[in-house]
Amino acid sequence: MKYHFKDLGLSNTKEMFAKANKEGYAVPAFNFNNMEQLQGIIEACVEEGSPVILQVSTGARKYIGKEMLPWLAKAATAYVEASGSDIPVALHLDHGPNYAEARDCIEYGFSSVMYDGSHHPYDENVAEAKQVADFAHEHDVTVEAELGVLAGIEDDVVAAEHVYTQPDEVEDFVSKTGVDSLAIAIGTSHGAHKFKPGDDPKLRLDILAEIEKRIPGFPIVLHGSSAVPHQFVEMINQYGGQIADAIGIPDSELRKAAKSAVAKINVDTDGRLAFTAGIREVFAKKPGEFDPRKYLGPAKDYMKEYYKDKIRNVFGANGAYKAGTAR
Ligand SMILES: O=C(CO)COP(=O)(O)O
Ligand SMILES: O=C[C@H](O)COP(=O)(O)O
Ligand SMILES: [Zn+2]
Ligand SMILES: [Zn+2]
Repeated sequence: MKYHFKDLGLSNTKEMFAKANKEGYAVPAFNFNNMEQLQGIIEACVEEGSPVILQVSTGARKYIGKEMLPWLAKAATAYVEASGSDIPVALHLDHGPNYAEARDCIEYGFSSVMYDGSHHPYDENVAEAKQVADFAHEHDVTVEAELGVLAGIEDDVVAAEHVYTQPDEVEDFVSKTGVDSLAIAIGTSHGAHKFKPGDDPKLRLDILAEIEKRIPGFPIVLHGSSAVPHQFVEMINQYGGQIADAIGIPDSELRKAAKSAVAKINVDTDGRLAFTAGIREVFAKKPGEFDPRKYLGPAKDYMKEYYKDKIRNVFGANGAYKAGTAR
């Protein structure tokens, strides 16, 4: 063990999820790749008093660098402490591809890991998820696994159609693996193109209800839950970008899910859109600007304000802990 997550001021997701399910909100899990996105996320959650899961894909971990990442997480928890807030912060591996990557993350200070074996045959998914959970639990790290395949692009896996989670499998899966939370497929998908124009953008909340009946109170995770806000897509296109037919999950669908056993909702695309819109706006309006603070700062602020709104109006996680500020 190079770092243990507790030495970085981080928390695992156990108490976060128990409180979220008891009180009927969902914990936001926001992906990040750089310092400004991390600032946007942590400032939003501190100001709202919301717990937060800082989520890093394998690609993001490579981009940041595995040696630098634990200290970015430590920077975030130091910020929380200085702000007077007491929100718990988790550092979570998103879509971990195998045991080796999950283990390496745990040894480098992650407090939570996802093993995503959803595209493997059921028995292989069970076996590797259990291997990850056994190692993780020795170090008090929590584990998320997945059943069902999200449509769209999932890392290198491309599922053309939704393969919804089968409620009949979930009880067997969680008892055999010992994982702490379960990601399910009920119609969400990754990226900015979740539905085609003309589709009815609905989630299969009936499948969610069936799953809840089989594993009452067990923390459920929704991936691919960005709303793909029009205002940012329009800004991007107005200022020289080209994103066509971008459609996300309506807030109303997510709000229903957040009130149920869904304890964690993943958002990456919305933050990317807000951030990109902010940069493009500055570049278009002030073509002479070349100070990174002058375009990354506004980008961060768009992301932060959007996430604050989402925490209040969709996740319902505001006020779960003490709010603070340190800027
Ligand atoms: O599920 C996600 C990360 O694991 C992110 O989903 P979005 O692409 O909808 O933001
Ligand atoms: O689910 C995937 C996340 O949105 C991260 O995507 P990424 O692999 O491009 O970093
Ligand atoms: Zn998956
Ligand atoms: Zn995902």
